[in-house]
Amino acid sequence: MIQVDDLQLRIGNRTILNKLHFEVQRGEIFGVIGPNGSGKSTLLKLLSGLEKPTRGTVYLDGRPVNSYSRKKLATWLAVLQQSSLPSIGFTVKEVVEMGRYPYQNWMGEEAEDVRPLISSILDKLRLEKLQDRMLSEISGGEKQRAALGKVMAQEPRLLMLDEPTTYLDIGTQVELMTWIQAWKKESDLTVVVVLHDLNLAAQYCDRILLLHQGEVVEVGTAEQVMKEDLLQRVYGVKPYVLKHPVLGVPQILL
Ligand SMILES: Nc1ncnc2c1ncn2[C@@H]1O[C@H](COP(=O)(O)OP(=O)(O)OP(=O)(O)O)[C@@H](O)[C@H]1O
Repeated sequence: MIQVDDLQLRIGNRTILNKLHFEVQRGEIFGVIGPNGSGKSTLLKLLSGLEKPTRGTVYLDGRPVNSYSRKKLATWLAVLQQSSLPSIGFTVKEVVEMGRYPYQNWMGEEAEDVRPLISSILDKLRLEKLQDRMLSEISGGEKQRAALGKVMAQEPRLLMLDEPTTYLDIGTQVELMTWIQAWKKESDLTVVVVLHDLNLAAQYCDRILLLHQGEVVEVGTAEQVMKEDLLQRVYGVKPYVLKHPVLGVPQILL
């Protein structure tokens, strides 16, 4: 689904990302982890075509990302960024409906009746009771649910999320990642997700890429990436890596 070939981004005289080679397979949840400033958000911008690399190419479905028109890309690629919602003036339901923009004609009309789709999303994300509330009248966690509803309405084949669990309590973090996992299973969705929480990454990602100072340190399963010496070298703190008692994946204690 995604192929990254010798990617480099320089801004001024600084190299932000360098020598990146990796692939993301169709239908997998691919996590991106790394310390602050390691280049995770910038990588997501390059993968989604928002930024152009200085060298190298990102291929989506076999074609360079920059060869797609923005509108065409929006019918199958959705990006959920932090604070990507309008701050005022819209209800929760209106925000979810905005996900349909790429499919509408210049009059804002669509060939199909999407009302059943919108109500199934509101139902699935427990947003039904909140649907007529303004965004300014709901909590941060509820806003994040509305933002997820918007990208679900877009019905993408590829979803990119930038730290979707920041500011969420542990229950809501697990709920959000579980929805994404279920959605992936139902519709063969491919997901690239930047996460700060290594334990969540190990629990929900099929493979993980560890970035450090703009370069790939390791790409692989949680077992291959979450090793004490590797994490200590990258994060500068000694972690204790234990096995999750139920899932068997590595989990860290500091
Ligand atoms: N437009 C820009 N101009 C110059 N430098 C930039 C620009 N955008 C990002 N950077 C730098 O690139 C590096 C990577 O930034 P990026 O936001 O991708 O890191 P990150 O891993 O997502 O960080 P965090 O975990 O703190 O969100 C940082 O050193 C940042 O200062």
